[in-house]
Amino acid sequence: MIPQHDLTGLILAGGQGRRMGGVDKGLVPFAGRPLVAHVRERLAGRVGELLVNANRSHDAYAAYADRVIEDAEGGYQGPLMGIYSGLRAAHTPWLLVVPCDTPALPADLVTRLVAGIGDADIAVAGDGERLHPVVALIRTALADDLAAALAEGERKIDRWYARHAWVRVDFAAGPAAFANLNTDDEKRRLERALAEEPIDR
Ligand SMILES: Nc1nc2c(ncn2[C@@H]2O[C@H](COP(=O)(O)OP(=O)(O)OP(=O)(O)O)[C@@H](O)[C@H]2O)c(=O)[nH]1
Repeated sequence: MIPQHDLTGLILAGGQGRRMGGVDKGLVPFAGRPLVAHVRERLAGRVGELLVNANRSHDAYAAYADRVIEDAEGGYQGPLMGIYSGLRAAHTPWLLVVPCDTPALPADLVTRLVAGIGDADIAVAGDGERLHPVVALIRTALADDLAAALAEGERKIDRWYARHAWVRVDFAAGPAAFANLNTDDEKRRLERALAEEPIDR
């Protein structure tokens, strides 16, 4: 079992938020609080250190993190670059990655990923149907391997996972728990749905 002090949490908030008009998605208010605050709640107290990966608004994100880290290489190269930056920045053997735009993540997220990793190097969350590559527990010793993959031009998260011993961990909470918000419309719809049926904190 991976103890809490061997685990670093990483909230990916380094995107451009183009489908929301270029806003910093993690700071967009959702049900009265920034999206990043909801996601943070799933990790706080369950990891040794909590990192937010952001490429702007560092001061605002600092309120939600022990440390804010930038992408190791600029130019908005995608979430795999954010994951790499987290693997490099972490001082622990394990990194647990989540995106900033999934406010309804399962309450047992950390526990179940840790319980499900077994002898693998990567555990990826599934909702019973789809896999969610941006929700994963990853061994930080893979940082050099990911550096090499990025240098070769790899940018697809699941293709990089497939090179390693990885397992899928399905969550009973189902697809709604992994709903990620890309547009204002999606945000409003999920706010309404959660107001009618609150999630278990
Ligand atoms: N570090 C880092 N994270 C990224 C990058 N692009 C996307 N992400 C993160 O990956 C996750 C999923 O990305 P998207 O849903 O496409 O978010 P986005 O890029 O902000 O939004 P769009 O511009 O509308 O695609 C989010 O948590 C983003 O913050 C990037 O270039 N660097």
